[in-house]
Amino acid sequence: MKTLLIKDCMILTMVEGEKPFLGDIWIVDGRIAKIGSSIEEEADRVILAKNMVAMPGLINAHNHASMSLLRAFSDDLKLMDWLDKKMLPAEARMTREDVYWGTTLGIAEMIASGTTAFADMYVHMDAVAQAVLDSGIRASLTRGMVFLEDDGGRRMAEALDLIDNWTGAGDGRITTMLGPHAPYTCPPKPLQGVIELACKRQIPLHIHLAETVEEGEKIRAKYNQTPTEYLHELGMFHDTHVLLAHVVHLNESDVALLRGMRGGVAHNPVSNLKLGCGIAPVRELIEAGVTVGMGTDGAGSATTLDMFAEIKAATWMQKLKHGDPTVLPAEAALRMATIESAKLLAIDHEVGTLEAGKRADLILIDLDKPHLQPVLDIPALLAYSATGADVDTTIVNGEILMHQRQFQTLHWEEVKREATARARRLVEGL
Ligand SMILES: CSC[C@H]1O[C@@H](n2cnc3c(O)ncnc32)[C@H](O)[C@@H]1O
Ligand SMILES: [Zn+2]
Repeated sequence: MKTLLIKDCMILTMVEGEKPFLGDIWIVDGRIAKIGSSIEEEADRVILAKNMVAMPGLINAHNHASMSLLRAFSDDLKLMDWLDKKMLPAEARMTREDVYWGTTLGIAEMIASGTTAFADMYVHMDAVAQAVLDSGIRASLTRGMVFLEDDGGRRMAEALDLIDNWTGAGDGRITTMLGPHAPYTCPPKPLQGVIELACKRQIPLHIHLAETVEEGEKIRAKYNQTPTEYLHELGMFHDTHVLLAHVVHLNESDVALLRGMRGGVAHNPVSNLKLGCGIAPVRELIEAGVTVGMGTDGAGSATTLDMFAEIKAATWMQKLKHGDPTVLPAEAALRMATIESAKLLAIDHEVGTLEAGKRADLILIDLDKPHLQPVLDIPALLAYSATGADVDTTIVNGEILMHQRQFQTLHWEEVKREATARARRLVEGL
């Protein structure tokens, strides 16, 4: 039996209706065994967490972690130019080892800023899975599939290999999905094949949707439909869990098509702002009963994987859009980054709130700083003042991945050296 006791912290469980309280958390074999005030239990290790808040780890519901190698390589471009002229040529040079070290760099940033799980869509996914395994983080992995050049048979085979070989690995830390990339890269025939397979085997789907005006124009010109209508007509929302990334451009009837869907939407506010895509209809989706979580997208576009930046951007953008500061209050934004994102990854029975019986995926945030005092309202401090740099400790499955801001499972100097050399080679001459 392996035990860890966290003592004397303010606990924000993120269970609806529960207020923060001063207490302790006892972790046994990776799960929260007890949570409450004055727990007197023996433990292999004790963390004294005075002046800290314990909250569920943040869950990044849409990422391409390996794109951390392409951070600050191509900024201030329109999405299609950014993708076609910069990202795809650099990605064409990426080896399996590049993806391993790029993903590890992304994971290092996530651990350092309080993210304990992420959903990833990329290539060389066995390298991504290995990086997840080695670092101790949790992830839902998807082989991204573009079907423009051929029938996509090789990509589909890789997607199924990922699912067959890695689902459940790392004591359940790795889960998998099928990832057709986007409506504009997936024609009806192969996309329908993926959807039918997903429904038959009950494999969740992960796809980009309605990110730009240009995407809407492309799909309108080809199929005389909105991107959402296109996916709906192919049966995507009938019988399986779907993680939709971005979902910026929806009309009222598109929102109605998503009502009752399994899964939901990963909102990516910083990427949407930076690429000038628009402001997603978060309030309308939530009012329609759609689950809305939060993600960063890759650092190639968002430039940072700090979920605290996403939390701020999400709430500010909705307040601005509706001209109303009461829209998306602090606690609702924190919920999007924790339990709502956990629902999108289909792991909310295990993580996303701090409750006895759940996996111990949690973070400690150090409040002993000028920008986090006085401590009057913890959710407001976390949503509006905190940054990823305020995270002191990151724990996944009861394992400490960062403590007092020191990585426990990664060798930072090695990660930095490998990532720098590989990034320079990837972008040379582009
Ligand atoms: C085939 S693997 C995933 C693929 O997606 C690309 N990508 C990264 N960010 C975005 C985005 O915001 N919209 C569309 N596609 C994106 C990434 O470069 C990979 O090629
Ligand atoms: Zn993306």
